[in-house]
Amino acid sequence: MSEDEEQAEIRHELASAEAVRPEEFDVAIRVRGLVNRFGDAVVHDHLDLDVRSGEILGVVGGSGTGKSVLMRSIVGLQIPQAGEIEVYGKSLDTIADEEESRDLRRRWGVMFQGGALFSTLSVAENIQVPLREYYPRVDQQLLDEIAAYKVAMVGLPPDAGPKFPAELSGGMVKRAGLARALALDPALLFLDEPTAGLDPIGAAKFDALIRELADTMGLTVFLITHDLDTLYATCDRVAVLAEKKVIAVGTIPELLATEHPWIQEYFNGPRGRAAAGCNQIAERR
Ligand SMILES: Nc1ncnc2c1ncn2[C@@H]1O[C@H](COP(=O)(O)OP(=O)(O)OP(=O)(O)O)[C@@H](O)[C@H]1O
Repeated sequence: MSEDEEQAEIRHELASAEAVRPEEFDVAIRVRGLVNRFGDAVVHDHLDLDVRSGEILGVVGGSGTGKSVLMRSIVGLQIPQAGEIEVYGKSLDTIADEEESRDLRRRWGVMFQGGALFSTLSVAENIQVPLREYYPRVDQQLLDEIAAYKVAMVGLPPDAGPKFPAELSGGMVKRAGLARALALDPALLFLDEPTAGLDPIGAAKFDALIRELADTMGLTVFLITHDLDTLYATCDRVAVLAEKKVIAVGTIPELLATEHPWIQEYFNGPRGRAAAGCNQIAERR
């Protein structure tokens, strides 16, 4: 095969990866009976959760309730003691074939807390890491094209590509982390506290970016946050972790109608009321 033919084949493979149709699945992520323990400390005790295709699901809960552990379990970075996790009908546990496992993993992108960029690589090189891993034969020109496209997609200026993380503002680091999570054109996006550490204006812009990308790309988003403004601005539904389980899932009005004390305190406490008030003002504009 000539080099041109090989690159054409790789381009075709990349294009096919974009052909994932989340709408074929009503439920993108299905978790049943999840148990996670560290020594004697039980984090999840038979936790159930469905993430619907195409929704932005906010995941909230007090500190240490196991939001990150849940995310890590879903993407295969944490091996649970018990339970089933299916993503688009497949379970990493039961996939025997390495190729099939790679195919499933390619369907999601993860933005860890703090962006988790490689400090010795430029923004463009960071974005290219997952591309190199999944498509080792892709030539540099195509890698550069894709990185430039992702940089633009998350609203970074073109000159951000060659910069190193230390040269970027906090908001730009978040956007670069998001660009890397989007490198493989995932159907599913995992975001762990994406607005933590941003000023309110930067956080609001980032919320708007997530909502816009999710709408235009038809993404399903699993979004861990403590930020009430983010919940109001971006999430279709919210899952509440407490008592080692998901104690409620629903829209914010549905959650407000439940009587659980933590949910009432969270949404009806001073910060919750302030976020709800700001949201109503924004909607009237
Ligand atoms: N690798 C690990 N080893 C031991 N304990 C762990 C490990 N990872 C997580 N834990 C514990 O599991 C619990 C849940 O942690 P997790 O990070 O999921 O909480 P969280 O809800 O995301 O918290 P926060 O909102 O503070 O980020 C915590 O008590 C944490 O200390």
